[in-house]
Amino acid sequence: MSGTLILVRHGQSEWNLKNLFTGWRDPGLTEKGHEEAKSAGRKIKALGLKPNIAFTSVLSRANVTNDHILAELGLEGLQTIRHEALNERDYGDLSGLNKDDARAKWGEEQVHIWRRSYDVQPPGGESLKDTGARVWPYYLHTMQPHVLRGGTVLVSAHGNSLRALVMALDGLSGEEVVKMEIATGIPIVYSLNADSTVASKQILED
Ligand SMILES: O=C(O)[C@@H](CO)OP(=O)(O)O
Repeated sequence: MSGTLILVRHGQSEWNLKNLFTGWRDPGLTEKGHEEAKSAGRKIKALGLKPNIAFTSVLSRANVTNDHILAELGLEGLQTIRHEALNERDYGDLSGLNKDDARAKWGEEQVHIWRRSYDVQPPGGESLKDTGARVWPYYLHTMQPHVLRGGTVLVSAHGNSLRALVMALDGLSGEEVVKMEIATGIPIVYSLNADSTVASKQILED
């Protein structure tokens, strides 16, 4: 067994609450979102985990979530690397639109395909496959080496950038990933084997 990888989707954002496609847009967290992020930190602490390094996207909802988690752990000064490879999937022309309005315009099924399918791109945006093509190499080159050295790595990111990462870690197919959702502020804790395969996975639900 080597190290630990902790994945956390940011707490509820203003645009999650307003039901808007967000992607690379940069809304802040709601009150509930701040609480979810703090609660994620307390759950990580309760498990006795102590990250050695943190990674996050360049979007504020993930940055603030990382800050709350580190504060709960008493690790405010921990080295944090911010990179756009971890940003949310780019929703292209859908960004800023209301999800119900989009369903009324294009139909329930088409909107579900844009939101959850593996390789269908929304107009002007990225498919989950495109997102994985930036997230997975970034994971392999910058995060996984810390885990394989026995470290504990905290990653605060987004619904779809984390779906792409979990898809690869869990070996899910393009059909299986359609059903997979990642909840805001609920840590997912992986232990990796020395050969980089997954030894265990724990979802820290309430
Ligand atoms: O709007 C977004 O960027 C994402 C995450 O909030 O939404 P969806 O659930 O459609 O992937």
